[in-house]
Amino acid sequence: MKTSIATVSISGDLPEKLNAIAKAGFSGVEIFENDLLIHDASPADVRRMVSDHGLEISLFQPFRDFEGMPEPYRSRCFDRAERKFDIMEQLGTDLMLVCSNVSPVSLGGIDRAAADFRELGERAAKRGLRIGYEALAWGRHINDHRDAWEIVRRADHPNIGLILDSFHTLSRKIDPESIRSIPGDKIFFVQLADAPQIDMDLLYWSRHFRNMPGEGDLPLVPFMAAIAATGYDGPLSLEIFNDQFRSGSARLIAEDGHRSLLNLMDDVRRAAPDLKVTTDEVPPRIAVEAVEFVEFAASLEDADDLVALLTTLGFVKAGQHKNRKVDLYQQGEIRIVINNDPDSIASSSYSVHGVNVYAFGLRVADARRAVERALAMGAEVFSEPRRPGEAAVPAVTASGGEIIYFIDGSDALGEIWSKEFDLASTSTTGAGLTRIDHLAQTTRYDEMLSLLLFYTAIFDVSRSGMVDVADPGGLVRSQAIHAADGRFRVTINGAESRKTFAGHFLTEGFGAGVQHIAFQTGDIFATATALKTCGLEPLPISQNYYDDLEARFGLMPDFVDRLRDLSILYDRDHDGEYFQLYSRTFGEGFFFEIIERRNGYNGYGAANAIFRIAAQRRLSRPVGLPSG
Ligand SMILES: O=C(O)c1ccc(O)c(O)c1
Ligand SMILES: [Mg+2]
Repeated sequence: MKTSIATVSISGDLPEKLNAIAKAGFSGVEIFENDLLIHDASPADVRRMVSDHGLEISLFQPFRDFEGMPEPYRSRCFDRAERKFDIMEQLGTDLMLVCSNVSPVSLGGIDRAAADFRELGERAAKRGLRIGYEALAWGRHINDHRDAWEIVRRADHPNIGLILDSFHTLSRKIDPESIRSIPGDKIFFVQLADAPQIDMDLLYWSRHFRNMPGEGDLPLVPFMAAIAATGYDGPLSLEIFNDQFRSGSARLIAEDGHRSLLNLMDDVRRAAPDLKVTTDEVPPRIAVEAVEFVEFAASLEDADDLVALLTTLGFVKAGQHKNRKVDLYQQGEIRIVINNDPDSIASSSYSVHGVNVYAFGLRVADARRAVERALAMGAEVFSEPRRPGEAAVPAVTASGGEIIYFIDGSDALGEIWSKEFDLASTSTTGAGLTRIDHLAQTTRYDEMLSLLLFYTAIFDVSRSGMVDVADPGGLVRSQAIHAADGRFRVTINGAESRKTFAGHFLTEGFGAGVQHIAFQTGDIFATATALKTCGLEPLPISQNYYDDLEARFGLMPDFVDRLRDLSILYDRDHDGEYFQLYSRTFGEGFFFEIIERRNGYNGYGAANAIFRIAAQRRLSRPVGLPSG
């Protein structure tokens, strides 16, 4: 598979863009004319710079407002095209994109346009160049790839072909199956972009909100399957107009782009196994059976504070690592590992971020294949020097920076706890917490899509809708990924402003990370009562919340009294109910949550987040959180 990306998709100047594109593993690049014009070097210099990076120029674009022009515009268009051909010769690329005309003076008519393209094909052929025609979704006369194909067909010239762009086809809800009847060798180039489903003007949507395949809501897989069915074997090129990407990290966006193409083609291969898709076969997405453990990096003193909090949550020390300063705390199936080994990655993580969840472990059927999947999707292997008696636990680095370990039932990993830890024989029933419900990651808003793509490309999970949480200091966007059976859930919270509670955590903790961990209980009232005995001081929730709750859901007053007495929050969807209880915060805004899900409730209590945040702010104001 030849991969390519348009220079418009990436931030920076041309050298920065090319550098990021090459490092991310693309084979080609579409040169956007503006990126060439604003760069202070000749096209021949750009050609050298591109090839020095080991890249090819896959396309030069866009050439606008060409077909169907009346004279004198028509002649001028051909003169203009010849000038662009000069540039292409210097650039060393043979393919130019012509997008459908938007000019008010242009005339319609399939045959008129076909005749123009035939003449352009003749001129291009004299120079050994080719022209691809793309229907813009907002083209004046041509805005549908089926019409563009009819023009190309009637132009009937070997140097004239069609360019398909997923955005233009799918934004107009044109059935991608219509692509199947186009001969593959007449498709000269394929551009890919996804987009969130928003009802808005097509041009505005396209120029500002495109994103990487898999990051949005458009049906890219059937689109690509239809293209593959034609026998098209040319480059797959990302053309992403996105304000956020253009101001983001060139490296990150380029890496995400490359990952999105690998992920898309893997999906296409699975959706249409009969097609010849030229990508390597990789293991399927990883099905996570459980979060096996969560590991904190902490200093000795900080570890004491963390342990004190865990004790009020009913955890007991269940073991100690045989040759590291690493302790295991347990309750039900929940394992919390606290690492204060001075000579370890944990210790370097602590020195940057303070106490933080620097790693977590996932139980899977086959740890080695899990890592293979992650690597095939562009993740990086993680390994730390082992000490005698320690198993090599397969691991990768997540795009947020955490380490993700994979544990399976194999000989080496199946009994890792009993082999590497001196286990105590205490009961771990505690206050009735059973398992980890979800990990909540906080990240900068502009890196949310990157994290979401990481999880959805590697794990067998789906995305839930985006919800907005109104923090008094600004908006926090939240989106979750979850396995179909609910055994693996991660919420991703994107903070736009440093003034939010989440933003404060990011700033003070020097980067993205797990801000809270939610534990499940099967009986929230029994657990909340038991936690009182353990000494937990829950996050106090305002009286007004409970008054409103009663009215909002029509709850019985004595039921609301029980919630109020135990500081439990409540939510409901369809048949399901959700109960939440929060610890107070630790460090720069880390906290624990205890939840009970009843009757298949599948959310995270988004409606309650604002009350939780307000309560956290009230408590943390003395230590300097801006009061919004
Ligand atoms: O927004 C545009 O004008 C534009 C230009 C060239 C393209 O290939 C495209 O998809 C859109
Ligand atoms: Mg395009």
